[in-house]
Amino acid sequence: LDSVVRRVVRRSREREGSPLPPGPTPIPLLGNALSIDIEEPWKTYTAWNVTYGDVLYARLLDQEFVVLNSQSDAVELLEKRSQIYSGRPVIATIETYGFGFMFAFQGYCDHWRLCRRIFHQTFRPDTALTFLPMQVRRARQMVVNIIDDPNRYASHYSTFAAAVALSAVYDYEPHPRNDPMVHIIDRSIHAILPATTPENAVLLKVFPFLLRIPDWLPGSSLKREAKTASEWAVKMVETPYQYAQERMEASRDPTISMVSNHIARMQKLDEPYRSDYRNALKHASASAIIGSTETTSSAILIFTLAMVQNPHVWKRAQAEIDAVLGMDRLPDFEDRPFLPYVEAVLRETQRWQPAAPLGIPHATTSSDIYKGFYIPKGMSYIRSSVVENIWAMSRDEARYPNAEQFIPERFLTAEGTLTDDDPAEYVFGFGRRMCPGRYTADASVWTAIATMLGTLEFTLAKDAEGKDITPEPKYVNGIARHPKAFPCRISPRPHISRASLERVLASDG
Ligand code: HEM
Repeated sequence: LDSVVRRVVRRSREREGSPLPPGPTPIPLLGNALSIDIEEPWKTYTAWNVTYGDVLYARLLDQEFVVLNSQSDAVELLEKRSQIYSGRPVIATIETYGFGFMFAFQGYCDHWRLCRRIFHQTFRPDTALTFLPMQVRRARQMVVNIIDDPNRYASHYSTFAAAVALSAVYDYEPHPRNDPMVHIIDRSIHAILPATTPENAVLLKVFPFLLRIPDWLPGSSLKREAKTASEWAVKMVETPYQYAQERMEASRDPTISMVSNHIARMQKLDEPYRSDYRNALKHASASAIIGSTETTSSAILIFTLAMVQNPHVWKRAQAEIDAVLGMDRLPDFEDRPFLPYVEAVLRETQRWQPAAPLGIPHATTSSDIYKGFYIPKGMSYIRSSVVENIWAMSRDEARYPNAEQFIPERFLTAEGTLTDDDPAEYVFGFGRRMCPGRYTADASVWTAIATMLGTLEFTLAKDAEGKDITPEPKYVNGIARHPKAFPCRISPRPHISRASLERVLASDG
C-alpha cells in the first residue's frame, strides 16, 4: 500500500495540477472496458471524439491510453516530440507467442535502433527504387495466377506480398503456388494474429495461469496456441536466413539482398558486436516479411472490395489507362505521373479502410504536458500507450465528406489533377516509429492496383440461380485489419489472355 501511495503522490507532483485528457469516467478496476468495442476499438475512440475532443484518455483494466484523433496532434507529439514519444508499450502476448523478435514491438532501445538502421539501408527511398522492376514482374505474375484460379484471389495477393519481401530480403523467388517459404510465413502470421487482438492480450494479462495449466484442462487452448506460435516464430526467423546464407556461400555470383549485403558487412566486425549484429539482421529480416505481407495483401483486398462495390471506378480507371498507354502495354512506374485517377484510387483505398487503424501504439519514455493535459509516462505503475487513431483521421467529415463511401474523386481537383491531400501522411504512422517499409509498400500496392486495373474486371459473383451476390465483408481485426475473402468474380478484360500476359512476362526477363 505504501508503495502505491508513494507512486500516486509522485504522479500528482509530476502533474503539477494538469488534468489527464478528457474521456469517459472509468469504473473501478475495469476502467472503460465495458464501453470500448474490443473488436474494433478505433470506432469507439472515433465516436468519443464528438464528446471529449481530439486528445482523449481511456483505461482498459490496468492499461491506459491517450488517443490522438487528429493528424495535427499526432505530428505535434509523435514527430515533433519524438525524443520521448518513440517507445512501445509491452504487449504481454507478443513475447509469450515467441514473436518478441519483431522490432516493431520493441521499446526504444539499442537493439531496436540497430534493427531499424539495418532495415533502413535496404528500404530507404533510393535503394527501394531498385526493387521496382521486380515488383512489376511479381504483380504481372499475380494476375496470371488470378486468371488461372480466380477463386483463390486472396491467396494470390498474399503470395505477391510475400514474394516482394522475400526477394528484397533474402533474394528468394517463391513458386507461384504452394511455396514452402510462403507456407511458413502464412502459418506464422496466422499463429501470431490472435496474440495481437486486444481480447487475448487482456485475457493473458488477467489470467496468466492459463499458460501453466495442463494441456487436458479446458482453457488450455491459449497455451497450445502460444506454443505453436513460438515454434513457427523460430522457423520464420531461421529458415529463410539459412537459405540466404547457404546460397551466398554456394554461389560465386554475389546475390543482392538485404541479408547478403549485411552478411558481407558483418564479416568485418569483431565479436561480440558481430553476434549482436547477426541477431539484429535476423530480426530485421523476419520483421520485414511479417510487416509487409499482411498489410500489403490487406490493401489489395480492400481495393478489390471497393472495385466490386463501385464498378464505375474501375471503368473510369481503365479508360484513363487505355487513353494514356493504349491497349497493348501494361502500366509501369514511368506511367505513374500520367495516371492521376489510378493514384486517386490508391489514396482512397488507403483512406477508406486503413490496414492498421490504430497504427502500433507508442509509449512515452517520460511524462509530458500537452495543451494543458498530463500525458503519463509509458511504464509507470500502470502501463500507458499513446495511440494514433488513423481511423479517426480517415473519418474526418470536414476533410472527407461521406467518409464511409469510396470516392477517389475527393483527391482530384476540378481539372483532374491530384490535390495535396495524401493519406500516406498518416496511414504509415508518425515520427521515429513511422513505417520504414512505406516506400516499398506504396510501390507494391500501386503496381498491383495499376496492373489489375489494366487487365481485369471486377463484378459480383452469382448464386446457383444466377442472382447477384452482394458481398458483405467481415473483417479480421488485430493490429492489422483485413476483410475476409468475399464472393466476387474477377475475370480478364476482353483483350487480355493468359497467353498475352505470358508473352509480356517473358519479355520482362
Ligand atoms: C500498405 C502497407 C503498409 C501499411 C499501411 C503499414 C503501416 C504501418 C504502421 C501504421 C506502422 C506503425 C507506425 C507507428 O508506430 O507510428 C508500421 C510499422 C512498421 N512497418 Fe509498416 N505498413 C505497411 C507495409 C509495410 C512493409 C511493406 C514493410 C516492410 C518492408 C513494413 C514494415 C514495418 C515495420 C518493420 C514497422 C515497425 C517500425 C518500428 O517500430 O520502428 N510495413 N507500418
